[in-house]
Amino acid sequence: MSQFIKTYGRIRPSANGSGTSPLVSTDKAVNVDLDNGRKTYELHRIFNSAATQEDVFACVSKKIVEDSADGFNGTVFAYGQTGSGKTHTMLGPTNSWSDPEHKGLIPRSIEYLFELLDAKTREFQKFTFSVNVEFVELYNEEIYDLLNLKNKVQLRDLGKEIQLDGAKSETVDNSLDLMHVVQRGWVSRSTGSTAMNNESSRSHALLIIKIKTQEVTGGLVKERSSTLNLVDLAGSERQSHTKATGDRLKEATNINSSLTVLGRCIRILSKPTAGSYVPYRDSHLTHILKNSLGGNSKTAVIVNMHPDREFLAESTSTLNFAQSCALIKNAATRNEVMTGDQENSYKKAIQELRQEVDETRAKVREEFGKRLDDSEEMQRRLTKENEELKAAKIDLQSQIDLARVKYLFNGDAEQSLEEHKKLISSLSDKSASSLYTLKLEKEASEKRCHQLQQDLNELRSKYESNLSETLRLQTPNGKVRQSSSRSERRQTLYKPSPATLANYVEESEVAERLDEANTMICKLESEKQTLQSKWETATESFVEAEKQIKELESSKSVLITEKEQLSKEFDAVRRENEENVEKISKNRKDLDGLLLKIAEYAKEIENRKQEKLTIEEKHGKEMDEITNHHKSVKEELQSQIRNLSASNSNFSESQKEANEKEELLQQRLQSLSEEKSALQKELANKAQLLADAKNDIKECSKTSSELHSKIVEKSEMISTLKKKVEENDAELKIKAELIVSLEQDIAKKAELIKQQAAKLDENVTTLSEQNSMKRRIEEAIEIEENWKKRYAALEDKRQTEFNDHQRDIKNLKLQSNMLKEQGTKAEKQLSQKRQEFDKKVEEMEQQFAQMSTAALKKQEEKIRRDSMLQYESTIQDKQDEITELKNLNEFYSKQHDEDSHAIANMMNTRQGKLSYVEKIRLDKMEQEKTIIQQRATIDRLSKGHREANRPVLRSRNQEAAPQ
Ligand SMILES: Nc1ncnc2c1ncn2[C@@H]1O[C@H](COP(=O)(O)OP(=O)(O)OP(=O)(O)O)[C@@H](O)[C@H]1O
Repeated sequence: MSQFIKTYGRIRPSANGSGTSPLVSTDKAVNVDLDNGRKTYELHRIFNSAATQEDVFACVSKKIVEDSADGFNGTVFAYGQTGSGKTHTMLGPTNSWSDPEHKGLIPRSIEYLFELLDAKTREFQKFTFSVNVEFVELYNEEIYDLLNLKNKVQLRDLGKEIQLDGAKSETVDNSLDLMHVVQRGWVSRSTGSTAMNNESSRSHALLIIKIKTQEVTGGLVKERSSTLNLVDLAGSERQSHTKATGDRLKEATNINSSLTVLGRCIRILSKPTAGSYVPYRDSHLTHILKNSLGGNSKTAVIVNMHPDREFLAESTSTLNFAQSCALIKNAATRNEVMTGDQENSYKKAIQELRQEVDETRAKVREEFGKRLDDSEEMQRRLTKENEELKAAKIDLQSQIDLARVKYLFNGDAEQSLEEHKKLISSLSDKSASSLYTLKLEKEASEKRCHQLQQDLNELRSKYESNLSETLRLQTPNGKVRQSSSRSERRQTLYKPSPATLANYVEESEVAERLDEANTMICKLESEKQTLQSKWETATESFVEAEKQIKELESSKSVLITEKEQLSKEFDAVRRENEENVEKISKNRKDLDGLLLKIAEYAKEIENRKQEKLTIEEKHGKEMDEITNHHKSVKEELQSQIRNLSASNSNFSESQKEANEKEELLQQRLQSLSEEKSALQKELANKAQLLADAKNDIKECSKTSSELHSKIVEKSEMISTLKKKVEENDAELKIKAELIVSLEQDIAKKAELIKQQAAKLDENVTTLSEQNSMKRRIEEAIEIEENWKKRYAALEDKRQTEFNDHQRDIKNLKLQSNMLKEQGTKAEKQLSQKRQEFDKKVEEMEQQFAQMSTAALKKQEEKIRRDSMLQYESTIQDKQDEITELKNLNEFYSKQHDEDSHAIANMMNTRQGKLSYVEKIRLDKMEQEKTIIQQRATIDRLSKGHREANRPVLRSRNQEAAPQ
């Protein structure tokens, strides 16, 4: 992790206490009043003169120490002009290193470091640490081992770490030891007076603390190592300010040269550029602090300043240095090495921790049980005591009562009472005396304690005074250095005067005693601390357990209340549900009743309607009957009147009869009118009845209308419901239809898909067929191509063969011509020879004419016959040959025709082609055979011809030889 170097400023109290300071500081900035205006320097924190040592430590060093205990390298160095308070800051004022208030950053860091390491040892079961310390000074560009001045120290750069070869490394296991080492080393440090500071540090002092820790968790071993550098630099002032001369001037030059290199390195580091070289090796100081400046370290720089105007230039330069430092980035990483099987070790660690937790729990439980038992026991005891006391009280009371009675009734009562009083007073005296002794004992122990504390304080002060005395004695002639050379100074430093030896012995004894006391105290303190911590952890776990129990109980009670609430709610819901069920069933019943009523009403209405209809029908019928009757009566009367009028003519005659009839008629009319009135009455009654019925009907219709409206309502409801149902049905229908249509669609699509699939299949098959066709075609084309090629090749072959044949034929023709020529030649020759022969014969005849003519004639005859025969056979042979050649020629021309024919048919069948090829092959073979035969014949012929000519010549020669 990279981080900038932390820079802090500290302004010491004014040396002369006069005038206003040109440095005005806030928490994080110093405002400097320069001649040419004001300049503000911002740092991480500014400590003014009022800042305490603890403030400085807490802010500057605490975190670095914590990190160094955790495996990070750390460096704190103080920079500033002489007398500005570097040593005051780093170590504290002289003889105040153990002063809780005034001790500086180094003692505080050391104490805190061991506090942390001890705490870790307590915290972790398997945590060990080792601390080694080296203390060197850089003086005049030489490295001196402050722990053993005889050692020759060489600087070795190991890359990651700078080693001081030859420097004594002391192992320490507590802060006191380490402080002793520091004290021892500090005594050796070169101090000299300057004009400005009586104890001016003329060298750079480097306290190098090397920390190694090992933590075993399960099977995992975590090893960390770190270096904590605490550096008190020499004064950075200009030489003119120091008024130095001689050795002091040389010192100052060397101090300045190393600080100049430091400044140069810091300037380069603060403005890093690609490939920029940092001259660490130019001085030992920067070489040793290589890691602290831009390397693997957490570094803090504290710059000390004078507030006075006379040091303004130095203060400004110091602040410039601080600002450059603030720009340097360090990359600090934890120096840690882990070994062991990590997974298993983690598991083991978890298991161990669990076990630890279980054990602690068990312990806490046991403790708790014990305490509970104790408290119960105590309670029992106290109750028992209480009861006993009560009994004693009762007893005493009874005794007193008895005494009173005795006093009243007996003369010795007074004596007895006196005895009792004595007894009581003796008892109270006893208890008072025991209380008094306890008090005395307590006071004595307190006094003893006080005394011990006083003794301890005395011892401590004595030790400190002795130590300071020793330091004073070890530095010859106090702090003023007399010897001019450094080696002389060192020699004098380690040669105590005989006068001080006694003091040494005493001091060593006191120191031993003090050491013993300290170790004892430490031991006791550590024991106390461990016990305290154990007690605290146990109490904490107990409290934790109690807390957990309380939490569990509270959560349990919460859960119980929740459960109760839930059960209540559940009951309420159940009740509500039951009520709802009841309501629903009631509503259902009501609805059923209403439906029944509606049905009844509907039935009634139907009945009423029916009744109304029947009544109306009945009335209609009756009315019809009445009107019919009235009509018929009227008609009868009218017919009677007509009859009467018709018989009016006969009226006189039958006056009487008429009168009688009239009387009868009147009677009848009367009866009829009576009947009519009765009928009218009845009609009125019927009308009344009808009206009543109508009223009834009206009422009925009213109720019916009400019912009707209700029915209408219900029916409306039903209709709306029906509508809804219908709508739903319709919707369902639509949906069903939709589904059906969709299904149909799907089916169609499936069909389509099937068809398409089929088509596709077909296509695929056609495609495959086409493909196969194509393949076949391609194959066919390929075959055709091949055939064509082969045909072409064959054609070529044939052509070449044909050409060959032609050539052969030509050759044969030529041969035959030649043979012909030869034949003609031979004929010519023959004729010539014949002529020659004839000539010779003539000559011979002439010759033999001279010889015996008979013998010669015979011989001649014989020769002639033989030659003739030979000649004829040769002629025959030649003629045969010629015919044979002719035949061959014919055959070849025929063959040529056949060939052309075959070529024309060549593409028809493969067989044909093959057969043709075969045929050609065979023909070729035949031809070859024939050619061979012909050649043989020609050879034979030419041989024969040669043979035929040879005996004639030989015989002629033989015949000529005897001559
Ligand atoms: N903050 C402070 N409060 C009180 N006194 C201080 C403070 N700072 C420095 N002093 C005093 O000033 C004097 C010089 O201080 P110190 O020796 O620490 O200076 P220095 O920077 O270490 O000088 P040198 O470089 O010469 O060693 C000492 O007496 C010291 O007690």
